[in-house]
Amino acid sequence: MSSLKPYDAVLLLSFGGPEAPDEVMPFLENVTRGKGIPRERLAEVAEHYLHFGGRSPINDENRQLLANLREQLAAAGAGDTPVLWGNRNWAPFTTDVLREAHEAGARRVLTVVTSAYPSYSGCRQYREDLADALITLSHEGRSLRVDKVRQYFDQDGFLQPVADSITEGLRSLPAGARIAFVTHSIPDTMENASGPEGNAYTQTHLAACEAVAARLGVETVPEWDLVYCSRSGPPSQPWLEPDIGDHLKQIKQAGATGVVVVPIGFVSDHMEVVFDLDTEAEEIARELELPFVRAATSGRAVEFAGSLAQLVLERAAAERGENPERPSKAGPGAWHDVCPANCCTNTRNPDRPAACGVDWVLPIDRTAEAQAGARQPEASR
Ligand SMILES: CC1=C(CCC(=O)O)c2cc3nc(cc4[nH]c(cc5[nH]c(cc1n2)c(C)c5CCC(=O)O)c(CCC(=O)O)c4C)C(CCC(=O)O)=C3C
Ligand SMILES: [Fe+2]
Repeated sequence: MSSLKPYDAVLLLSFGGPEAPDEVMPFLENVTRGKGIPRERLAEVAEHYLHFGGRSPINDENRQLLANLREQLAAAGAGDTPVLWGNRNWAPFTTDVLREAHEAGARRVLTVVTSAYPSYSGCRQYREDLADALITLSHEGRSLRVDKVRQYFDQDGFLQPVADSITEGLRSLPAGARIAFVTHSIPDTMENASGPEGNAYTQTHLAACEAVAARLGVETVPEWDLVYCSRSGPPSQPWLEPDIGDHLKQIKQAGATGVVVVPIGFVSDHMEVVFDLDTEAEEIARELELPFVRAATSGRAVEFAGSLAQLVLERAAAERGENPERPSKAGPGAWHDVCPANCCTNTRNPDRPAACGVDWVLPIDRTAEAQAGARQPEASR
């Protein structure tokens, strides 16, 4: 018997990315459908992918994470539960993976998303994808129940590899170097709607930055800031600032002797990291003659997969009615397992169904309920 009971499968759910030049535009169209992203921005981002031969690094990062997660779950005695991989924007697509899981007999699936923080992009949008998949599958007569592990910006395996990498990076820089924690910029409206009470995106990032800074193996913790990359959307729409490029100019002017750029917002070295930081920001630092080191993401670290495996075990125990410990090493305490109705609201389309929340009901069930309700008076006649 598996220790992951009541779950029959674990799903690693990610963003997806193209792996050949002719996949770049169709991928970008999937990502930006209905988002109001300007055409020029799309062409510009396509260039980033083509610069790397049309192949995003994200899938290989996820293949490694998948292998590590399988290993860590097996080491914890849950090796007989299948661990699957699916994506929002590119193959293998979530719906196809869940269909196969159902065909193989799975009825309850626990999801781990490759995003550590709460926001519409990093949490609810994945829940909407799951809802879409469950609705499609229900029309095929396949009924599945899907849960999602809590956000993990506060876990040892996410924080410690980053701290270790910064400590090492600082060794190669002169005294007076600074740390620039970087995450994906999002529209102010998305920031204001993140978490159940708003502003959870920046709050949880700041909590993670503080926790990482406290773990550095240095005598004096350098000055640090949280800054942003990968802004898109029309220029008229406010997004979180400052951008990493502007920030580098600013700290150079303020006398910084070097910088460790830390992609704290990201789980792996995907395109935002290898292009926006390693290519674009590095070039700005070079022009500024500002010594530049890029710290690692946690995604390939064994400890990271170990923490995710612990969250999987924790959630399975909770679903069995046990009372597992809920460790949290950053911020005010463990993030919720089940999202409240108002969590990370979709500001464009607030009524769009999202799975893994208190208010999730498969629309087909709702239809069945309504029909049952409508039939009742007839039956009692
Ligand atoms: C918060 C956040 C994360 C971190 C959390 C998480 O990891 O989920 C993230 C990750 C990622 N974002 C990625 C790629 C893209 N994001 C885009 C667009 C957008 N991202 C947004 C936010 C985020 N994005 C937003 C608010 C938009 C505007 C459109 C919208 O409102 O949704 C676009 C469209 C072009 C552009 O405008 O840049 C692309 C191509 C990839 C894959 C990289 C690869 O292929 O290696 C990854 C991991
Ligand atoms: Fe993105």
